[in-house]
Amino acid sequence: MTVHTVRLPATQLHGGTSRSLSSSCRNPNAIIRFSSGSLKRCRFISNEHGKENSVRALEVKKIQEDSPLLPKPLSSNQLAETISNGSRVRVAYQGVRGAYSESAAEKAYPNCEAVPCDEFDTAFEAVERWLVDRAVLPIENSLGVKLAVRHCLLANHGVSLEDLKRVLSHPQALAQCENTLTRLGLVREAVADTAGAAKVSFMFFKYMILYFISFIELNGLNFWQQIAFEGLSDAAAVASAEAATIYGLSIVVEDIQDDSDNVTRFLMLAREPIIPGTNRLFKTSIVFSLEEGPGMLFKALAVFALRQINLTKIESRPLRKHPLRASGGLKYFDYLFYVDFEASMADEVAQNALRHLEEFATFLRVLGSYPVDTTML
Ligand SMILES: O=C(O)C(=O)C[C@]1(C(=O)O)C=C[C@@H](O)C=C1
Repeated sequence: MTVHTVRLPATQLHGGTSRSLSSSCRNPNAIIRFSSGSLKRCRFISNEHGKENSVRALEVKKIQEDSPLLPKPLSSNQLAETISNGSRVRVAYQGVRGAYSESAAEKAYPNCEAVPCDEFDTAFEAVERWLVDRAVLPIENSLGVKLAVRHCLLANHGVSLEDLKRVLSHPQALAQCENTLTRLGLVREAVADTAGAAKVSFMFFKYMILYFISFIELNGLNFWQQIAFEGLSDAAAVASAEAATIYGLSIVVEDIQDDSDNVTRFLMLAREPIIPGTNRLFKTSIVFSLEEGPGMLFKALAVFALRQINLTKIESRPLRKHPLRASGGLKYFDYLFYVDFEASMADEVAQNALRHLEEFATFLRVLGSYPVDTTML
């Protein structure tokens, strides 16, 4: 296995990664695979103070910038445990070990190697760049794998329900436990994923001093600053029982989801698109995000309305990369939007609409075009 040295900004380095000055790799745009197996994007070569840091990574895949083409479609694919050469399927998911997305990957591909990614689009790109074979994507959709989601309230050992004031989790998980958390009077704080919330609680106690030092040294990790200075003996995480085991937390309350049949659906995305034709009725699924601001969603949907393209679904989910933002004292979410429309990617009108959307979308992926089952119409 080739080991490369990659230079990262200080803000992308977390505890456990070795740092040293290096000039051996000057690739500013890559997805890197760490010895832990996780994937992270590398986009810069120096931090805001001009200092350079390096990490040793197992694999580096260059990201092509400024491609004039529309994002390549990924397709929601047949489930299969092995790929054509018989090796284990590698499935990327956004989050850290213990996230529900990891369980969904393992449910869909029982023998798979689940690969954690720090961001959503890293998981998408990992498929496109052959680092992995599939990616899982949580979505409310009639396609894909269903996972029963049973949330627990997790805290450090010795912390009781009465000590709790705050609760951390993925916004979707917080919403799914709305009634219970309101009854308990806990202040919600959104983080990137449920297991990430659990990991933070665990790490605070085990590595508080290490993170305090990292914060002083790196001077850019507001996240750790918050955790380290506020303390977590009054905070819990909403996450799975598996996350409690992985991060050594105790389960304060089990099954706190409001709906006892709480189910999340996941799409499994593969590289090979279904090649759409124009001779049948097709539907296309896309996911995108937008800059915040009045009228942005209206503008996005207008690219379809202007071309008489019918939308059959629109769903929004909080974007995990920056789940909470303070503005004028208000906190609000950025969103990922999922849209299904009635046209195929082979239709010029659909290509034009997406080219138009690409002009102002901050992220856009075509999930695939599917023949519409006309017997259902
Ligand atoms: O945060 C996680 O653990 C995830 O896998 C994400 C996610 C989601 O985005 O819906 C998956 C299942 C639950 O609904 C809550 C969170």
